[in-house]
Formats: sequence, structure tokens, C-alpha cells
Amino acid sequence: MAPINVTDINENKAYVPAKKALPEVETESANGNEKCKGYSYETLLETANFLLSRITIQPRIGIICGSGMGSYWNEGSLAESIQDGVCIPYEDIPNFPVSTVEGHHGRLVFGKIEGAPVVAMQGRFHYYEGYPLWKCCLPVRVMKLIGVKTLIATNAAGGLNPDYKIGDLMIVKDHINMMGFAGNNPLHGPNDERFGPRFPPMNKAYNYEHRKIAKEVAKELNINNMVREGVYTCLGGPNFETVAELKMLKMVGVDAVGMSTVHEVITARHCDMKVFGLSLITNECVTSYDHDMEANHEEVLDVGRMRQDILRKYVSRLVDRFSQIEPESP
Ligand SMILES: O=P(O)(O)O[C@H]1O[C@H](CO)[C@@H](O)[C@H]1O
Ligand code: HPA
Repeated sequence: MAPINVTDINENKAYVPAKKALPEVETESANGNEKCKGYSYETLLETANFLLSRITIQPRIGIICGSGMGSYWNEGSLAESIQDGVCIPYEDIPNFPVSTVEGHHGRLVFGKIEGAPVVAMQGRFHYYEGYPLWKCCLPVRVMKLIGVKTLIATNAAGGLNPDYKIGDLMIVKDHINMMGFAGNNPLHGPNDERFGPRFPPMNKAYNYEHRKIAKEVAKELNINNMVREGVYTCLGGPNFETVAELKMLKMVGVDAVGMSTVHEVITARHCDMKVFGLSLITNECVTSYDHDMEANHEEVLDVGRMRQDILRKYVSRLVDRFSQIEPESP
């Protein structure tokens, strides 16, 4: 099969260079003490073309595996449901960061789920690892350039809604971009219109049709008693939250708390990808001072392990259904 390249995929539009190319863009970040450097469209095209030269499928669906959901030590994990997988370690991919967190393997897996071509990130990048938000989200733009139309962003999160139990799944209905309130946004800096507009709307961030399908599929699999729908927020981490912080988040309508996803979703919506978000509730957010429990990453990974079967079945069925509403070829 002839190698695929980015221009074949992106609506067969011939590649037109920007009037003024934005190579490596450097700006001061909002807090003024950190350089904010974004990769140009051309740099990411190189990354996309590198990946396309190594694969023979054209994924239309991209999956980001949350903490503990994509590891191969996790036999039967979400990432393992991918058949005929071609794995490309992040360190082999030009311009890619590397994963540093336990439970995040650090590679892209290209293959099929229920016959639908997908690419999965077995390991995501977090702000607390020292990566600026634009770099955490770089793989989302690369996914876009290789032809991905729908992003499934999964994560592990603490349950703040008192009705949620450990092990529940939460379909993300909306998010609150807490870091954005302080001016930290993955789209901060010069905008390249080839990715998307300067001022993207965000009121339909999580696709309505996909959420509807996810609720139907939960019923079909008879897991609707553990599938919720709610609002997610991301804090910078790496520390878990104080009681006062959690109380405040609860007051403003947050149902689940994590340290990822929001910026990935903003980046995906900016370049017009459809988004489905799914949180696995791995721990209870403690909002009282006389509670013995303390949040910890081991528990987060354990619950990922405990729920891997259900997650795998659920996400596989979702991929199947989402791929039916996404045309095969560009
Ligand atoms: O959001 P993911 O990557 O699933 O992981 C969540 O779990 C880790 C904390 O245990 C944090 O990285 C938090 O963001
Ligand atoms: N808080 C923040 N991030 C998390 C949590 C939490 O309780 N659980 C998993 N990721």
C-alpha cells in the first residue's frame, strides 16, 4: 500500500502554506515567568507524516487512555482491546514528549477495535510533569492531522458528587476550565487558523449525540446503574486537593476532579474534532476534616485495574457505534 500523507487525509485539500509561517512560536506565558513555546503547523505535519509512513490504517477515532487504563501490565486493559496493534513509543516520534507517570505507558497504538481503525495514546501528558499545556495537547493536533475526527478522552477522577461510588463511570457533560481562569490555556499564544479560529466556542464541547449513544450503550450492557453524567474539572496537580478546595468545587457544580482532559478537549474542539469524555471514579473526594482517608495514586491505579473489563467492553462498543456515524474515507 502506498504511504498515506497528511494532505490525502485532510479533505484532500492541497496544502497551502500560511502567508507568514509560524515556526516555533515563543511568547511569555500569562504569569510572565515561563516561556510558552508552540510547535508550528509545519512541525506537526512532520510528526504526522512520520506516523503515517509507519501505518497502513487511517484512524478516524483517537482514544486517550487515562491513568491505569492503558497499561500492558493491566492485562485486558482498554489499550489491549486493540487488534493487530502497531505500537510506536513516544521517544521514537519526532517532537513528542515522553510519559513520566506510573500507569501511563508512553506509546501510540494503531489498530482496530470492533473493526474500526483507531489510534490510542497509551499514556498522556500532564501539566504537573513540567509540560506546558500546549505540549500536553500536541498529540491531539497530530491526531487531527492524521485524520482523526472523534476524540475519546478517558481519565481517572475523584468523585465529588456524593451520589457517585468508586468504580462508577461518568460521561462528561461539560467541564470547568479552572486553569483557564488564571490565563493558562493550551491555545494561549499566536493562533494558526489552519488548526482553528482565534476564539473557538466551547458551549458544545462534549458531543450531544455521542453522549446519547453512550447512555444507550450503558443500558444495552446493563451497566447503566454505574454510568453517570456530570461536570469534570482539571486542576494543575500534582497534589490532590484540600478540603476547602473540594468544598469550593462542589459549590460551583463540579462532579468529578482530575488533572487532565480539559486542555485536550479545548485543543480538539479548536480543530473541530468531536469529543466524548469518560471519567472513571477512582476515589472519593473527601470534603470533611474528620475523615481518615487520603487520596493516593495507587488507589487510582487499583480501581483502573478493577474496572478494566467493563471499561474495555464499554469503550469497544462505543467505538463501534461512533464509527458508524463517522464516514470511512475523507
Ligand atoms: O487524568 P488521568 O491521566 O487519567 O490521571 C489522573 O490520575 C492521576 C492522579 O492519581 C492524575 O494524573 C490525574 O489526572
Ligand atoms: N483529584 C485529582 N485528580 C485525581 C483524583 C482526585 O481525587 N483522582 C484521580 N485523579
